Amino acid sequence: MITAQRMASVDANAAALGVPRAKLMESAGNAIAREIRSIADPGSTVTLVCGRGNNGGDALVAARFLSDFEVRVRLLGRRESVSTGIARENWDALSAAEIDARAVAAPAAEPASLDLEGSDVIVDAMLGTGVTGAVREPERTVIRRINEVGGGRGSDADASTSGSHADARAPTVVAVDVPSGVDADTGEVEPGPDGERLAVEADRVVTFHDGKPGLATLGVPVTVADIGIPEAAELFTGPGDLLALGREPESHKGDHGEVLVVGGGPYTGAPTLAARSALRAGADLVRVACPESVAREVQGFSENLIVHGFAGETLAPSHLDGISELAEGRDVVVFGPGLGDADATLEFVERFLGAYDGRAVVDADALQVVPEVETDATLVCTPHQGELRRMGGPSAEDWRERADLVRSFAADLGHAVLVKGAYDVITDGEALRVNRTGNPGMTVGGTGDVLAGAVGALACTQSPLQAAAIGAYANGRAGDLVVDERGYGLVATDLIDRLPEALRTDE
Ligand SMILES: NC(=O)C1=CN([C@@H]2O[C@H](COP(=O)(O)OP(=O)(O)OC[C@H]3O[C@@H](n4cnc5c(N)ncnc54)[C@H](O)[C@@H]3O)[C@@H](O)[C@H]2O)[C@@H](O)CC1
Ligand SMILES: [K+]
Repeated sequence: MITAQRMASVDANAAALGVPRAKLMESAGNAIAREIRSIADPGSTVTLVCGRGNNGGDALVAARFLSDFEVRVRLLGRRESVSTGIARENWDALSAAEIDARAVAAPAAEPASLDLEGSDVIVDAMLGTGVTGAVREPERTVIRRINEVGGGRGSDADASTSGSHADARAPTVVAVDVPSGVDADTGEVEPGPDGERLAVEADRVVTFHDGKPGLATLGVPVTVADIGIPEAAELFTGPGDLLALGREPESHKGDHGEVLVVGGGPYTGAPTLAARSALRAGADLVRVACPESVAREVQGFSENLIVHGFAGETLAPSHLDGISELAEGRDVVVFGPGLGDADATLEFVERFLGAYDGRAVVDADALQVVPEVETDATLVCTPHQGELRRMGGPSAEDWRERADLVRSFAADLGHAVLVKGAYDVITDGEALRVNRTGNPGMTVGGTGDVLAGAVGALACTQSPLQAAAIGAYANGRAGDLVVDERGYGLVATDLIDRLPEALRTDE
């Protein structure tokens, strides 16, 4: 199963791997034609009702694969309103090939011009995963029309299978990707201004690449067609993953999350790197809880941080209440940078995690505590391979082998894990992602703290898996940007400065 948003990311990753959308559309159109051949004989009349986006585009391609059928293509709106280049190209190819393709400028005013009557098959290619909000005109009127002519799904069940006999009373309605008006993720239909819930009552659905959660509830046959998206587009992180970060234009301070970094002690730079990285990766407010001994130094690094010093040189159980209280009001805690592994500190970590029930990124010395602690917290562990072994985790040279072993380790552990390496392995125990960005220059100290801070900021708005995958991708991409520009010799702070650029989508 795949959500519409994840599909958009995978689609963009496929394009980045060299499989452009136009090729995916060609395969989708081919799959629609195959579906029609499976239910109707050549010579049957197929009317393809096309919207102005790529859902419509798929059917414009299908029309080219049905030359031995009576094909009628009806576009809702004028050619100029077709919203993507690849759909427009396919429209123009039909016109040039003199296939019966008509742009119906005002379909709501003249539904008869859609020539739905007499069809053996009606293809619903108006709205797919790009639908936003309740269906608007002219699609509302056309949906009513299709449901009338199509006899509605429930009314004449055998019509959906008898599409192949010329005497079929009602045409078979085949929906492209998802019936127009249905939300691909939930299967719900948003009510219009008049309260009416309008969606195409399809007899069958042809969807692409993977099932959509919202189709399972429709109770009609769903064909999942492979359209040539390489598995790598889902397994490897890519620019498409950044689409999940789409920032709502009207968002305001606090929407993108508040992070608390709990760290410092023997090391002072680590909590600062993590905190500054969280800011650069989009957190609105970042606080640092650290031993008094380093508080001034941490504050000195950046006036944008709110630093809380706790008595002494290292964090200890006596600080538990104060730091738990601080954590209460935050979205994510980044736990561990520079904490050190004094007994009192590890005792503090164990008791904090045991009582904490929010989201936390756990890094560095705090990691070794995780396998023993019972917690209701949602953790993202970010070990390198040595720290993974110390957690009792697997070790394998080949990244594919490591990926499988880490996935089951994470499933047993009950938390998401990001194992850093030339290929970072990211998993929540079920899904698996691999990040290939980054370079050998990044073995310099502090890059792990930058990664932990970035994952912390992202975990304010993303799932643990997505936060870890996007964090690994952006951290490595930042490192690649620095090396491209200045060669090796990068230091961790170089990464922080390049995070905003590494997180930007040019989509
Ligand atoms: N993502 C992928 O990997 C692939 C997607 N493909 C197709 O692309 C489709 C998504 O295409 P798009 O993103 O262009 O979006 P759609 O084609 O699903 O819909 C967008 C169009 O519908 C209009 N629209 C949106 N909401 C509306 C509403 N409430 N009422 C009336 N009109 C509305 C928009 O103005 C736009 O013209 C998928 O459903 C699938 O059919 C395929 O080409 C295969 C590959
Ligand atoms: K559709």
